[in-house]
Parts: sequence; structure tokens; C-alpha cells
Amino acid sequence: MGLLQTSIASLVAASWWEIFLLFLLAPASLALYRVWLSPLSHVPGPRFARVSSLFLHTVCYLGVEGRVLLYYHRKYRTQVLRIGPNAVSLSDSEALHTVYVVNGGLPKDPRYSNFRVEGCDTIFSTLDPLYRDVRAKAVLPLFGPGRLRASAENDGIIGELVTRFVEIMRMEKDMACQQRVHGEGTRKVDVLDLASKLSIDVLTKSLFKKIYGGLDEHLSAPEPTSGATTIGKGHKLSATPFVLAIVAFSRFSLLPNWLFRMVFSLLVGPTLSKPEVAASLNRISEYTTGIMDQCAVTDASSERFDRDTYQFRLLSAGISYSETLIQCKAAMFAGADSTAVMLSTILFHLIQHPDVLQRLKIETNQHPLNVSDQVFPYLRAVIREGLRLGMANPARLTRIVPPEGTGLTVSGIYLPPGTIVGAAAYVFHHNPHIFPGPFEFRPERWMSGRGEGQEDEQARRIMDKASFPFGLGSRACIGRNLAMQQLFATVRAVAKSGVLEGATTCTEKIELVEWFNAEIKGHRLDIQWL
Ligand code: HEM
Repeated sequence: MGLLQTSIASLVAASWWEIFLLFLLAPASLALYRVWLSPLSHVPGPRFARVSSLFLHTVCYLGVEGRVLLYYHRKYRTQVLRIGPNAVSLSDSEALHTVYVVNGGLPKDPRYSNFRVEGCDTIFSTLDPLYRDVRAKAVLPLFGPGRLRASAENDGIIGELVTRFVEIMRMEKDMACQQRVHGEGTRKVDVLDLASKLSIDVLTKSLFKKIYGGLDEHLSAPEPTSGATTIGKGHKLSATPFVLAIVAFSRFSLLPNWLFRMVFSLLVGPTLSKPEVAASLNRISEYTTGIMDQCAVTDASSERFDRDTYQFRLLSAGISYSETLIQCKAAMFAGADSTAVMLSTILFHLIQHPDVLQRLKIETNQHPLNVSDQVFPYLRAVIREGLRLGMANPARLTRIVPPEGTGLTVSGIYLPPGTIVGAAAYVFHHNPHIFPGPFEFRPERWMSGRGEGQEDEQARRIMDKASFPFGLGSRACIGRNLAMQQLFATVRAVAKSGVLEGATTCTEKIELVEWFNAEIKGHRLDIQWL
């Protein structure tokens, strides 16, 4: 009996011990496998990143992905950097073609499912090229360059809105000067907010043919003040609190979709219960329902019925009413904030570089506003430099090496099926070998005539290849032409008007939170006139 008891006790003890060993050994052997035996073990990168994807989740959550990847690419002196058990980051321009362009590019990886809107796939989030193509093809004619160029002329949709934008800036400047003369303190203007108001108006008027009314909001809102400082005119754009709340969820975007949905459902309640977010959501819903009602109530057979809208084109392609509503919201989220970030970044740098602003003014004064962009080489250089430094999407645009394939070789390194591969604009756009003084605003780098003819051409080609603010290949931005027309028209008109002369920025540099859609810290970029 005593012997039996001893044997049972030793068996129980042994099994606890084994369980303990198992708990200890399983992760340890997984870690060993990931570091030394995995098919990616030959790819350089920090050891802790090879062992667990916690590293990537953390940098994504903290909004530091771009700068951390830039650091490790340099530290390991590699163009293919292992940043997770199953993920690599690229910094080689040649590899961009292989990953994003050849044969339509690699497919988007499952993280994009986390960007669905109200549970519905959008042109941006879908992993299915057929689903995307039906919708994208339906709306693409709205982004035709000829039509947008006409729209950017003075009497076109974009031209008129840009003129209003410049008038508002002028009004703010005049009021700032008056306040100063009367000793009423400083007046600041949040140029990011103003750019958001313009961008949402340009996007909604161009695509949905019904203006959101961002610039009107600016003019009709009361003036908040803090102490001796007047903070421009008006509150933030009404759509902003909701858009920011949604953008903030991209900090969780690397989680598997089931976990992301859990986090989302836990946090969405508290987020939406904030009064400013709820009011913002209501305003967006009211607006989008309004553009859909336009389709429903207007007599579609009437000559005056405008079929040339985003919403009508989607409905005509057989997309349901409820999905079309969501696709319209998604276009607003994808387009308005990104363009505002880029525009305000360019204006910020122009203010900090009066010499550039002056040169730009001289160039724009040489030609009427309605001539082709081609005759404004310096303006083109300013925009390109702004798009290089403006970080609307600083993080990796992730793709997957098809799991059913044989793998892929990039920059001489073999990546097995299932590897998540991505290039981050932050890493490419700050490469000091391609863009000397990478954090400085130097439009001249894009001008020809800086060196010997051929050398010059080659440097330009290398910079072109390394610069991709709108993504690349078949899943690149569909709104690129619209955004570019707005940027050209606005920067040109602002420079010509002289409204930024005498302005200063209230911060020395632009601080970014590098989520998938970056956020400028505090979502404001104040300027003032001294
Ligand atoms: C300066 C402004 C803009 C920037 C910097 C920008 C940037 C980008 C980037 C980098 C991508 C590719 C994302 C990826 O590969 O994962 C993208 C895709 C997209 N953008 Fe933009 N964008 C801008 C304006 C717009 C506008 C005005 C619209 C208007 C509808 C828009 C709609 C979209 C859509 C629908 C996609 C998804 C395309 C697809 O997956 O097929 N964007 N954008």
C-alpha cells in the first residue's frame, strides 16, 4: 500500500513536472526555431523581433514604426530587415517593383481586413482584386486628369474653393494684424484644420457633387480664445473628431482580425460616447445620407440629373444602397485627411523657408493661373519635396508572398510563401544616400541643372524610384490625381497671393504619430503673423 502511494505520488509529481517542462520548452523551442531554423533565419534583424511579433505590435501601437524601422535598417545595414517571426521590411527601391508592380503586385495581407468600414469591405480594405476592380472601375472616370485639370482652373470646382481658402487666409492675416495694432494679443490659425476644411470640400464637391461645407463651418463658427491668444476663427472641422477616432484604431491594425474585432467592440462604445465624436459621426451620417437621397429622389430620366457622381456610378455598377453609402464614407476617410496632412505640411515648410516662398511667388507671377502645371518647374519641385516629407502614410504598405506559391526573391534574399513584406515611405523618403539632408525641406533637389546633365538625370531617376507617397502598382491611390490637382492649385494660389508673407510657425517641427494613417500630434499646426 505504502509502495503504491509512493508510486502514485511520484507519477503525479512527474506529470506536473512534465507539464511545467512543456510550458517552458514549447515557447523556448518555438523561439529557437524562429531564430535559427525558420526559412527567414538568414535575414538580418533584431533578435527579439525574430522571436515574437510583440515588437511589431508595440511599435505600431506607439506610432513609431517608421523611425524604428529606419533605425534598424541602418543598424543592420540591410535592405531586407527581419522585423517579426514572419515579416520583413524593405529599403531597396528595386524591390518595390517586384513587390508592388510585377504582375499586379503581391496581394494585400490580411491586416487590411481591419480597415473595413462598419464591417464592410471597401476599395481600400478588400483582399479580393475582383471585388476591388468592380468598384474602382466604376468610379475611376471621376479621377481623369483632363477633367480634374479643368476643375482646378479659376472657375472650376477646385479653383473656386481654392480662391475661398486663400480669401479666408487673407482674412485671418488681416485680423491678426488688426489685433496686433490694437494690442489685443496674438492670433493663431490652425493651418491643418483649414486644410482639412478645404480638402473635404474639394473631395465631396468633386466626387459627390454636394459640398460638405467645411469652409462655411470656418466662417460661421464663433471664435474661441485662450488668454491673450485668439485661436483663429472657428472650431475644428466637424468631421475631424470622428475621423481621428477611427484613425486611432489603426494602432491595433496588425492584430489578427478576430482579435482586432474584439478590441474594436470593447473600445468603440467609450469612443462614440464622447460628445464631440458622437456629434461628428452624426454630421457625417447626415451628410452621406443626403448624398444618397439625391440619387433616390431625383428623377433619373431628367436631363439635369447628374449621373456623374461617385454614388450613382457605384449604384449603376450593381452595388447595393447600403454598401454604396459605406464606400462613400470610406472615400471621405481615405482622401480628405491625407490631402490635408500633405497640404498643411507644404504650407508649414513654405513659412519656414521664406526664400523658397519668394522664388515660388516669382515663378507663379510669370504665368496666368490657368496654364499647365508643366510651366511651373519650381512649384512641381516644392510639391514633390512636400510629398516626400509629408507623412500621410508613413508605415509599411504590407503585402503577402502568396502562401500557395514558391516564394519570392527580393534584393537577393529568398522570402518563403506566407512572408509579410512591406516598404514604409518613412524609411525610403528619409534615406540619406538618396535624399541628402533627409529631414530638411530642399525643393532644389528635384530641379534639373544642379550637376552635370547625365549625373543630374540619374539622381532624379533614383529619387523618383524611392518616392511613393501614393503607394505603388495596382493598389496605389485612386485619388492621386484629385489630391495633386488640389495641392498644385492651392500652393500656387497661396504663393501668388503673398498671404503667407510675414507668417511664422508656432512649433519648430511637425511631430507625427506614425500609425498607418499618420496623425500630426494634437491634430493642429498653428501659424501666426508677427
Ligand atoms: C495627398 C493625399 C493622398 C495620399 C498621400 C494618399 C495615399 C494613399 C496610399 C499610400 C495608398 C496605398 C495604400 C496601400 O497600398 O496600402 C492609397 C490608397 C487609396 N487611396 Fe489615397 N491618398 C491620398 C488621397 C486620396 C483621395 C483624395 C482619395 C479619394 C477617394 C483616395 C482614395 C484612396 C483609395 C480608395 C485607396 C485604395 C486603392 C486600392 O486599394 O485599390 N486617396 N492612398
